[in-house]
Amino acid sequence: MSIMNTKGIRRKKSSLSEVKVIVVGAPGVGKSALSVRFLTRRYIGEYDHQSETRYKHEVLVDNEPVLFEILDTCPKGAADFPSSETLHWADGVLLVYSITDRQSFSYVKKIGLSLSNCDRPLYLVANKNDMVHLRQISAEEGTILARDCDCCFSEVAAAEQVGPVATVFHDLCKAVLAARRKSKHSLLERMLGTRSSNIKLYARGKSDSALPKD
Ligand SMILES: Nc1nc2c(ncn2[C@@H]2O[C@H](COP(=O)(O)OP(=O)(O)OP(=O)(O)O)[C@@H](O)[C@H]2O)c(=O)[nH]1
Repeated sequence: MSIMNTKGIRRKKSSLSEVKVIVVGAPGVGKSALSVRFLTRRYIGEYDHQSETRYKHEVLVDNEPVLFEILDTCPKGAADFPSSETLHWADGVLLVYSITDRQSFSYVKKIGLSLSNCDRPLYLVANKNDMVHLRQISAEEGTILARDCDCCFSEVAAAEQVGPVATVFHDLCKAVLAARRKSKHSLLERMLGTRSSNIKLYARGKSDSALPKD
């Protein structure tokens, strides 16, 4: 499915930021429910897809148009993790577990900790927050894992919420754009640093040559 929502958004093509997000989690945690909730505001209970799905969607984030590319992964089992190539494709990683499924928490823990030192923003989401009577993972455990992975954390229910689900995607997008600005800035600083040392060298040479020759 590819959804393009350009209605009402006026922009120059060059001003459009593209943000690639991968949605990762054990089978059945609600990755598709969250993605489709964000893309369409609707909740569809059952998704019958046997392979990963890509979506494209244009939205305003802080009044800036952003083209989201979302990769909804589809693991075959609890030991089927996305390849590092697939993870590297993304600018930001949404790690999803279900509060009713301890195994799904271990799944994202493994991926989250392995990615915590990379420069790619992560966001940890605990889904199925409407099923508190079946809760296996406390909110505190989620908070601790998010701290260990150096990322944001939210508990949501794709089945019941629209705004909080959109906020998760928007916040991850903002983190990606901030990381991009930071890396551009440090690149510029490195370039300017090199250039300013060149300027110093040039100035010395110039004043040397201005000295009267013997
Ligand atoms: N109660 C409840 N059920 C949910 C919620 N989100 C998803 N589900 C249900 O959980 C089941 C799995 O949802 P999916 O969105 O297909 O999960 P998935 O992670 O994409 O699954 P795979 O593609 O098989 O990996 C479906 O029956 C959904 O209706 C939620 O917030 N609350």
